[in-house]
Amino acid sequence: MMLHPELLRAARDARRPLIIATALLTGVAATWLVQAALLALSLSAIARGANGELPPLLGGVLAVVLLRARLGWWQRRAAQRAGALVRVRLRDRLLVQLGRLGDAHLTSARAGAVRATLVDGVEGVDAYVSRYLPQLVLTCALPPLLLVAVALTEPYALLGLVPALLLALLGPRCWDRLLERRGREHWDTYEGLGADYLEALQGMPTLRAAGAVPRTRERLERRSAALHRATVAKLRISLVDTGLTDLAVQGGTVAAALLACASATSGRTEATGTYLLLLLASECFRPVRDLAREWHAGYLGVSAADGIGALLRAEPAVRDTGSRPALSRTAPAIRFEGVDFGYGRGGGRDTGPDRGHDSSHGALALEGVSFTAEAGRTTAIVGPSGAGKSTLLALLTRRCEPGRGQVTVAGAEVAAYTLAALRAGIAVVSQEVSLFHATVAENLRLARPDADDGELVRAARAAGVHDEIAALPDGYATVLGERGATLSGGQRQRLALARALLSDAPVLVLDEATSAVDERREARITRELLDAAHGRTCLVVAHRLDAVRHADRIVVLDAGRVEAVGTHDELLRSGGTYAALVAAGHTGEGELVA
Ligand SMILES: Nc1ncnc2c1ncn2[C@@H]1O[C@H](COP(=O)(O)OP(=O)(O)OP(=O)(O)O)[C@@H](O)[C@H]1O
Repeated sequence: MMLHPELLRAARDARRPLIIATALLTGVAATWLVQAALLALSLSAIARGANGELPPLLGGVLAVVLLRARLGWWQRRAAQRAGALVRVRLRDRLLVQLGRLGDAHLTSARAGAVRATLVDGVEGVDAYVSRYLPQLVLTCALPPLLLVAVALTEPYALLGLVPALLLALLGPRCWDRLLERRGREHWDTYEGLGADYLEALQGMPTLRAAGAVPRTRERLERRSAALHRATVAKLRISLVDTGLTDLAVQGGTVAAALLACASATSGRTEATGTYLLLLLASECFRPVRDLAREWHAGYLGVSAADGIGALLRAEPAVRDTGSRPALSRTAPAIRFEGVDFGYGRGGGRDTGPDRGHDSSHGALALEGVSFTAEAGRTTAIVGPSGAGKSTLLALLTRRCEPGRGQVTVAGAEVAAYTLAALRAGIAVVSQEVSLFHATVAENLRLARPDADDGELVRAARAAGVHDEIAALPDGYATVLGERGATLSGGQRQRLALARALLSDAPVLVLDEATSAVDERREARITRELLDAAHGRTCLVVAHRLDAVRHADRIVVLDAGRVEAVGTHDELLRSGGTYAALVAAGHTGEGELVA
C-alpha cells in the first residue's frame, strides 16, 4: 500500500473519472456479495431438499453474473479514461516544464533518461492511478464492512479472519522501504540503460569510425546485466510481499472455514448461515488479492515518481520574470555593458540558480565586456577558441545571466522581455542544426507557418540551398530523414539558415552557422545571407575570417575580454589579435581562428 504524493497529485487531474471508476468497482464488488448470498441460499435449499426454490435463486445468480460483466466493462472504460487523462496532463506538464528548463537542462540530463521518464514513467503512473488507486480505496472500505456482516452471522469467525486480514494488509508494509529502495535502483538502472542505448544509436557513425562498436556493445551488455540483476532483486522482495499476502489469504480462508464448520456442528449457525459465512470469508480476501495484482501493474509508477517529481520541480537556469511582450519589428541595437560571466555556482546577480560567479570562484568566461551591435548592421565576433563568443550569445538569448553588467536589446535589458518574446525576436542558427522527419517545406515553415512557396524559395536561394532542394526527387515536398539524415552537413546548415531568414525575427544570430559549408562557398553564402537579412541586426560568429571581413563592425574577443572593435581594415592596420588571426588563417591555420 504505497501512497506517493507525486502520484496523488497526478490523480487529481482525473478526479471525476476516478470517482466513477471507484464507484463502479464497488458495484462489481457488491455483485460478488449478492452472488455469495444467493449461492448460500441455493446451497441451503439443496441441503433442505427444497429444489423448487432453486430456479429463481440460480436465475438471480445468472443475472448477477451478467450485471457484473456489464459493470466490469464500464469500470474498465472509466479507468482507461482516467488513465488517459492522467497521461496526457502529466506529459503536458512535463513538456511545458522541459520547455521552461530549456536546453541548459538537457545538457545536464541525458536525453534517454528524460525519454524514459516521459514515456515509460508516465505509463506507470497511469497504471498506478487508474488501476491501483480505485482498488486501494475498495480494499480499505470493503473488508471492514464484511467483517461486520460476518460478526453478525458468527462472531467467532472473526478470530480467524481479522488476524489474517491484518497480516495480509500490514505484513508487506515491513518490506515497503526495501521495496522502495530496490524500485528506485531498478528505475535508475533502467533510465541509464535507455540513455546509453540512445547515445550509442545516435553516435553510431562516430563509434564505427573509432572502431569502438565492440567496446560499446560490451558496455551495453554489462548495463543490461545490471538491469537484469536490479529487476531480480526487486522481484525477490516483491515475491516475498505477494507470498506473505497469499499465505495470509489462504490461512485466513481455511481458518474461517474451520470456524464455520465448528459453529455449524455446535448448532450456533444454520445451514444458510454456515454457507454465507464460508462465502463471505472468501469475499473478505478478494479485494486484498486484487490489490496485490494491481500493485504489480502500478509499481513502475511508484519507481518513476521521484524522477517525475524532480523534473517537475527543477528550477530553470533563468527565470521568466520579464513582462515585455515582444521585440519591436524594427531592427534593435544590442548593447553589452560591463558584462562579467563565469560558469559555476555562486556570485552574480541572484535571479536564478545558474548565475555568473565572481572571480574568486575561478576564471571568468567573460570579463568587463562592452560593445554595441548597431541596429540594422552586421557585427562579427571573432576570437580564438574559448574566447567566450558562444557565451556572449548565450547571454543575449538568456540561456544564462550575467554576473555583473547588463545586456540590452532596443534599450531594454534582456530580462525585461518574456523569454518567449526575446527568443522569438532572435533567430539563431548554430553549428548544431535541428531538422525533423518532415518535408523540406515543413522544416522551413517551422519558422513561419504562413510563408508562401515564393518566400520559401527566396530564403532557400539566399541560403544557397535552393538548387539542391530543387534537385531532390520531390523538391520542397521531399521528406527528410530523421534529423535531416539524408542531407550533407553543409546542406543541413544552409536549410537552417533559410529557415532563420524566413522568420520575422528582427535579430539574426549566426553562430558558426556555416562551419560545415566548404570554404569557397562560405564567404559567398554569408554575403548573400546578410544581403537577404538586410535591415535586421546581425551578429555573426564564424570560423573563417573571410566570411566576416565585410561585416560593418568586428569585435575581437580574447580570453573573455574585448580586445578591439573596428572594421576589417582598421583592425588589420592596428595589428593585435585580429591581424594575428588573419595571418594564421592565411598560413593555413584557420582552424585556430574563431
Ligand atoms: N557549460 C560550460 N561549463 C563550464 N565552462 C564552460 C561551459 N561552456 C563554455 N565554458 C568555458 O567558457 C569559456 C568560453 O567558452 P565559449 O564556448 O564561450 O568560447 P568560444 O569562443 O565560443 O569557443 P569556440 O570558438 O571553441 O566555440 C571556455 O573557457 C570554456 O571552457
